[in-house]
Amino acid sequence: MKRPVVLTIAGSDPSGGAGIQADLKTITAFGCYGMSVITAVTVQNTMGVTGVEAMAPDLVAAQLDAVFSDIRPNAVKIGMAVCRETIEVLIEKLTEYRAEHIVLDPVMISTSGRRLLSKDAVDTLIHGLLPLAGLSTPNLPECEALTGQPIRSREDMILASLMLHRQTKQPVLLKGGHMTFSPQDSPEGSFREAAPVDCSDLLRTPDGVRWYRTPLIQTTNSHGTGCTLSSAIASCLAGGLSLPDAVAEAKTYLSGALAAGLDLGKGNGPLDHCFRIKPLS
Ligand SMILES: Nc1ncnc2c1ncn2[C@@H]1O[C@H](COP(=O)(O)OP(=O)(O)O)[C@@H](O)[C@H]1O
Ligand SMILES: Cc1ncc(COP(=O)(O)O)c(N)n1
Repeated sequence: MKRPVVLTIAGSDPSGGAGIQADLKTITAFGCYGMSVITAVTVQNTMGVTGVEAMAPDLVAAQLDAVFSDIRPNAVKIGMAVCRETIEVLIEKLTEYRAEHIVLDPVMISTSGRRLLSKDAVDTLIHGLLPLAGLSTPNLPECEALTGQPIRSREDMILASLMLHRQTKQPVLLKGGHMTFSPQDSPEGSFREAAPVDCSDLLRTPDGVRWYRTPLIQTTNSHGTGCTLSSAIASCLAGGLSLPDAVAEAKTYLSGALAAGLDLGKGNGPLDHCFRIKPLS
């Protein structure tokens, strides 16, 4: 029997809401076989990140060798890449093994404000790793950091995604979860200050742009949404879906996991990755 295989390359979150733990739960929820290469161990919970220790780049390389020399993944998700040296290892190994369907979530700063990628790594990320990925999934602040283009409207999202697409020559999914402007504006995207009523993400491919709109779910439990979305897309690509369909399926899953209303921890709690799995009675 065959099962799509997905590899996540990311940091560990001991509270299980983001990073490797969120990725493996998501990959499993999509019926894929999950594998993980750990880039860093973080100390965090729903209230924030208090520590980060990067794995030695050689250890990351050895984990990649172990995986690729044995079980070839059908898709790869990359999350927290930590530092320049680790990114260089990822570029070398993913090129050597001709990894397919790479989805890169360019994690830079946690929602709680802790830096998860060193400043001097951004150039190597832009020029070395992003061009290798078949899709990058920046949030608005990450796309601003990668392009230098401020994003204050839907029009800015269209422009910034074009800039990033030109830089990387690869598709971009610009996530609108941090939107403070209304996505209900005219198709041209004129700026209107109002509370957002939906979460609009923008997919840019060489064929043009496509908006993915889902209702905004009123919750403070959104820890790990970006990790979950990118792993869900990688799982759908591993299963053979086209990129636009993979994004649509992943958004549906994410909305379900947010809406399920899991309420854990004292801070920004995790999603319910298991909402489609039948619980024990
Ligand atoms: N409250 C919410 N309701 C519905 N979807 C959301 C909500 N918050 C985030 N999302 C979705 O979660 C995904 C991750 O978004 P975002 O928060 O922008 O990224 P990150 O987690 O990387 O900061 C996007 O698809 C976004 O539209
Ligand atoms: C290991 C790891 N990877 C990624 C994130 C980002 O997730 P969030 O934006 O929800 O803080 C995180 N907090 N920890």
